[in-house]
Amino acid sequence: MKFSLQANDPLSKARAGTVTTAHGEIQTPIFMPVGTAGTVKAVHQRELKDDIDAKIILGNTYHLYLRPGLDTLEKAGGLHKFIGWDRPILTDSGGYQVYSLSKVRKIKEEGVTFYSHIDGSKHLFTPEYAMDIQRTIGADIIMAFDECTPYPCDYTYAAQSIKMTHRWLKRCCERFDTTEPKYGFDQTLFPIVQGSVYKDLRIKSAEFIASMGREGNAIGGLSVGEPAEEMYAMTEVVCDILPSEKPRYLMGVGTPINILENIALGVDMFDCVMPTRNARNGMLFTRNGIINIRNKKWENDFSPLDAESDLYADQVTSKAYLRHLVHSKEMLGAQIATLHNLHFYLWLVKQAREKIISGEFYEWKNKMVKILGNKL
Ligand SMILES: CNc1nc2c(CC[C@H]3O[C@@H](OC)[C@H](O)[C@@H]3O)c3nc(N)[nH]c(=O)c3cc2[nH]1
Repeated sequence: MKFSLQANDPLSKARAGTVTTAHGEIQTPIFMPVGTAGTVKAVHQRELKDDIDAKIILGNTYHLYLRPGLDTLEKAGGLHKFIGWDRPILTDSGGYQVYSLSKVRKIKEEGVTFYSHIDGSKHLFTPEYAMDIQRTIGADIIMAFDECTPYPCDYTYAAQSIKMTHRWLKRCCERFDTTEPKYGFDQTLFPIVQGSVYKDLRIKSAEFIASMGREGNAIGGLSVGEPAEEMYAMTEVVCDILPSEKPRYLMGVGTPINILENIALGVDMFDCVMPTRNARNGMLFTRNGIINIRNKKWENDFSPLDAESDLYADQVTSKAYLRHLVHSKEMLGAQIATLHNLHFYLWLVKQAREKIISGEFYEWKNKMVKILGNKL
């Protein structure tokens, strides 16, 4: 994987770059639709490519390992082939899901024992196994097996947690650097900075992660319930330490406002379930603010979702019709709302990139941040 920089914003730490992977180029800042179990829910791969030009999507080790399982994925020739997606894929290591999804789990030095949320079967994820699994899935960018420090937690717990994450990272690097890709194209391992909301621990973790000299770096342990100001403060501390010549990926972030504020702090890559998950509940993100399409006010509003949008669904779907679909829990409602939100997120980061290149990002960001939170 390679990363090149095209522009730095003069009034912030925002930058425009290009990540080059075996499955194609990604212009940054970028938003990565979450396709946890090998599908971006309610959206077809063709729409991702042709309608919203998504450059990279996410898969998740925990989910894919449990279903469809490693045997099927290997026999398919990896996740790209299995789902019919020939652009880049990033997989998270499963560390987060083991905490958020599985019922009972035990965390030991060796790894994490957990019980599947699907059939209760018992499993052990070690740093080594998380690498082997991601080799079998075959994503272009894979994540280290870490402990996403829960929030809130006391200083002692956070300090112990980063030590474990750092020891596990060494084991991930050792395993990754002594195994080969399974499907003939290169994969890249990103380490993950932790440290909860404690500045000194964030500095310590960021310095350790930077010292590993990997091709890209991730910021974890945020967007876990902490106030936005804490998220920004920790992101700023970490971005000032992570090398500028490597891409920075802030995991699980966030709202449109979170994304713009973190781009200004030097973050290049984002993923979040909000545009997909909230779409299914009728929450639409637009360039003028947020629409709750279930609200009665849209009942007889026959204007298009977004007349200025280049997305076909935005032009031909009225607010009234989408309200009807979402209210009736029609599948088409989820499809249109999800496609709209993902198109908006990708439009937003593309606009940010263009403003960074033209040197207008700072003004534009401050204007947008005032609008994007409006309840329409
Ligand atoms: C929502 N906030 C948030 N998500 C986070 C994720 C999961 C993202 C992954 O989880 C799934 O979305 C919930 C998708 O598959 C995505 O790739 C994290 N994963 C790891 N390994 N370490 C972290 O510190 C971490 C922090 C997060 N904060």
